[in-house]
Amino acid sequence: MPGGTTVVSRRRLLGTAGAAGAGALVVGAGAGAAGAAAVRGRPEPLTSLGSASAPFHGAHQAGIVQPAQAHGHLAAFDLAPGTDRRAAAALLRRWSAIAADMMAGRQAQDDTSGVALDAGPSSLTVTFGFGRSFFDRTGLADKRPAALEPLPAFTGDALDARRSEGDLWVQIGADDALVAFHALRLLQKKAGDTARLRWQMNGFNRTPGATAHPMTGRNLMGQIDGTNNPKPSDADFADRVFVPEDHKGADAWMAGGSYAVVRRIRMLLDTWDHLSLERQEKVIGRRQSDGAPLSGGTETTPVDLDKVDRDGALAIAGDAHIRVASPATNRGAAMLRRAFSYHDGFRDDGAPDAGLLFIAWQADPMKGFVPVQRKLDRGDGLSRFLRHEASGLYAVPGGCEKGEYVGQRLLED
Ligand SMILES: C=CC1=C(C)c2cc3[nH]c(cc4nc(cc5[nH]c(cc1n2)c(C)c5CCC(=O)O)C(CCC(=O)O)=C4C)c(C)c3C=C
Ligand SMILES: [Fe+2]
Repeated sequence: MPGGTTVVSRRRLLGTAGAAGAGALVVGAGAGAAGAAAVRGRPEPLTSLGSASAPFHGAHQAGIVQPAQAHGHLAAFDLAPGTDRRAAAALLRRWSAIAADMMAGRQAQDDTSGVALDAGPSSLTVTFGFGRSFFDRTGLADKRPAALEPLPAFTGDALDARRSEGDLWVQIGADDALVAFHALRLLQKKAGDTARLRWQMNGFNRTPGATAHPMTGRNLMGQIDGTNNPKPSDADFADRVFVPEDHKGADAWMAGGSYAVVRRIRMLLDTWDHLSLERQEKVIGRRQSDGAPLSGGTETTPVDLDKVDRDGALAIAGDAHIRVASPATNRGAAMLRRAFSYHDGFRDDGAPDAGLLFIAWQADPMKGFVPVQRKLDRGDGLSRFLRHEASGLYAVPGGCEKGEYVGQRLLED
């Protein structure tokens, strides 16, 4: 977690916070430094947001607590028929080495392509997970976590099986598009004959530095999204997001890990756009302009679900998204949402094929995504503007130390 904090503060300092003032500072300082460097005939050091990095090694994998980056790639791979545990272990070792190098801003071994040359690590994170089917394929069914039970069917689902699940899952995020693409390409190349790409999705967020001061990001409906996420500073953050370090049993290898629920949620933007701003805000329960709850205050003011207006109506409607999704109405069920928006062109009817690559992180999907989505499925005013088109549930093991690879405790113990 300390690594995550470093990235946030560095990124805010370098990329977002006080962009105008900081920019002036960099130009001023840079002009002098560049001049001096030019005189000495050596290149200027990297001082842009490209130099921000997240640690590959540690108790947890990177890509969970770090802020979601500007560019994201999600990919699932299926093991080739006959692939055994040793071959899977070799793959995870190769993949971990690439991730460790690139996240530190180094060129990966044997990489001569030059695609990511000149850029720094750009906050790259690479996160690996195992799907339910991985365990049967590799003879490890006895180590499969109970938490990987298939998600229940929801009435609003319109899932495409070919873009769902998969033996292995990779999440890539970076603030530079070339760095993110290159990580994906190297991992796909190094999968070799061991694993074949099953599906792949591309996403994005606002670029750090685009706003004058640090702000919660917006989604493609225009809402500030992510406000009421659990915060690393919350006393119960680790309990909600990570499997306890002292976790015992057949899936003890998941200690320090987390479960990722991935949903490709298409937004029916043309229908949504027909609503007045007032109606849109009622559907969510927050103001569009600044994300303040309709019960009053600013973005960060605690939501008052009991508040009634002068006419006796609930300030936050009975079917408002934030009411139905709130831990307060779900017996405390909570998850860390870390999403990317996506846009895959336009459909035959002219509507954008766009929405949210929703990723929810939790210590146990039965105490996070599942109960909340059950409730949303029944009574969320937002759900008629959404289509869940793909789904995956992955066991994301804890991080590894130097000399180890992600998943080693599962694959070698
Ligand atoms: C099953 C969980 C959830 C799904 C699926 C989901 C989809 C979804 N949400 C938005 C937009 C917003 N969601 C907001 C809050 C919010 N959403 C969930 C859960 C799911 N959302 C939770 C637990 C919460 C927090 C509730 C609370 O405690 O107040 C918000 C408000 C801002 C915020 O707190 O993040 C917005 C906006 C979209 C567009 C979407 C599917 C595409
Ligand atoms: Fe939501």
